[in-house]
Amino acid sequence: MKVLVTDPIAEPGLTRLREAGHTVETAYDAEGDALLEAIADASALVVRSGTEVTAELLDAAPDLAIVGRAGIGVDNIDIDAATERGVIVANAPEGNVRAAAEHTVAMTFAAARSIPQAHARLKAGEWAKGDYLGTELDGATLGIVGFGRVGQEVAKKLDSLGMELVAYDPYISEERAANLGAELVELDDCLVRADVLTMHTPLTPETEDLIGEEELNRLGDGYLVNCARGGVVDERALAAAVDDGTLAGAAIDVFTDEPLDEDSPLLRVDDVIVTPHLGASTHAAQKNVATDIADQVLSAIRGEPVMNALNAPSMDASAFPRVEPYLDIASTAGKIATQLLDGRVEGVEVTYAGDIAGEEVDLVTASALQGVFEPLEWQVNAVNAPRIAEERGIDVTESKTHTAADFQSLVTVTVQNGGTEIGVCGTLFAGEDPRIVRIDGFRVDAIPSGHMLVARNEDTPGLIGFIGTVLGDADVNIAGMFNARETIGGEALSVYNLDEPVTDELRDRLEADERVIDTTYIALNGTE
Ligand SMILES: NC(=O)C1=CN([C@@H]2O[C@H](COP(=O)(O)OP(=O)(O)OC[C@H]3O[C@@H](n4cnc5c(N)ncnc54)[C@H](O)[C@@H]3O)[C@@H](O)[C@H]2O)C=CC1
Ligand SMILES: O=C(O)C(=O)COP(=O)(O)O
Repeated sequence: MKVLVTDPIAEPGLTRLREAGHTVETAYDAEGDALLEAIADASALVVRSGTEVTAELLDAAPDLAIVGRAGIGVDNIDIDAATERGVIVANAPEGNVRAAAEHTVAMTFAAARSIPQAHARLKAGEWAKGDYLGTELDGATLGIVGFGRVGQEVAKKLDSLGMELVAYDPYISEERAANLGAELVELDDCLVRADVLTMHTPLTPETEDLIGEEELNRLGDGYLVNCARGGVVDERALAAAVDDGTLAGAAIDVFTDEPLDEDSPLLRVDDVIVTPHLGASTHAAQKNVATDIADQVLSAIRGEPVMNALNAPSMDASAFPRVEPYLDIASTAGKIATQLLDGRVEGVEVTYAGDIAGEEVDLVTASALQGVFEPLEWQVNAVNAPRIAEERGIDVTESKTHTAADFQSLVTVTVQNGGTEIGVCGTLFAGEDPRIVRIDGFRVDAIPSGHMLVARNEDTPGLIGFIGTVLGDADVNIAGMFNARETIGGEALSVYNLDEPVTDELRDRLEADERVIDTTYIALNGTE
């Protein structure tokens, strides 16, 4: 498989991908058509913040399974477009947290003591000792906007230097903040009380321009440090506020447009200090995120759950082997049920009984949906199947019960349309042998792979012989069959595992016999 890497990542990550047998192509400067060409045959794309992953780029990559972000922020990736196309988006949210927090602390000191300004003047030969009177952090108040991983790490570090902590984050609990010595407050309170305000939110529609002119006025004579994302602070308003002395200074690592344009107002104000998006740029952080993302790319290529997938169910790697065999069973059950349902699927229920009910089953439910949609959609997988259900207004429910009658574990996929519903149950015999054991209430024993024919017919002598003869005359070999009936002489359901596909013409011949109610041909896994 080809892994395309379009932003520089650390060598150990590249090595890990190569050692797994994949071709790694680096295209750090590729843009426009060259980029579209490079991604055309890629199975995975690895980026940092330098590549805009757009719908157009994804459209150029029909084989793409995953976009891996070697770092935290994913605002440069169109996750919706990836989800629609069934492409996993994953990030590496742990490996550079310390680096980002340390950079924030470094920028805080740099701003509070005017280190870059004094440094530049001394290098230019000027001993400007009298011009700088800094702010002591010990005893000052730190306002933290966004109390997630980086925000909390900054809190720990600056708390230990004697700062008072207030935090604004509408999505965390007061208790969580208090445990780290921070008081959770509203944004306005945070601005008014802070001597130093540090930003740690992602860039989202909600956080865009979160800090504008009004908020900077409320912050007043303090410092603003942004090592999170450009765009969460209005850059023009910030430059103006530092320039006119409303703010004491600012330290900025991230910008709305990167690389930063040389005409940016931020570059013209002496007390705005800047670094070129260096928050994650330490040896340790780069090694961490490169190897973390390489591992996730390898999982995606192997079809295993991806630990930090942002748009697909993920699960603990140690639990996956217990759940994996049910993925196929669920998608097969979904596929059979949908094809047997006469009409549009309006609802899907996935029921887990027995041991499997004790596992994380999001991935299995997504796989069942994949089976339901497979006959209908171009490229459906566990990433976009839940989205497709939502878009089509299909009600998806999941239920669990710990007892499973005659089986250790049973997965049932039921599809509904108005008052009609068809349920298909699958299990694993002896822990490893997948079987479909019930179709529409009939007990059966069918292998869920290859070519399958399901016939509903009258329970009458000679009927099975008739179906066998029609299939035999057409050179379709029967590998296995199972007949089930409700009552003697009533309706029966027979399932045939076949070595060859069944054509529409062959089905017409079968259905021409009045004893045959209907037939459904289903191409399952392992068929073209
Ligand atoms: N400069 C650099 O090189 C680096 C920058 N970053 C950036 O730092 C930021 C934080 O990263 P993490 O802490 O890992 O993310 P995180 O997801 O752990 O934390 C973000 C926090 O922001 C909060 N939040 C969301 N919307 C909010 C709102 N409207 N107001 C206030 N809080 C809100 C969330 O509840 C969450 O607690 C991200 O933007 C990330 O991209 C991260 C690493 C390096
Ligand atoms: O991880 C993040 O969110 C970062 O901002 C780091 O960005 P980078 O990988 O250095 O382009």
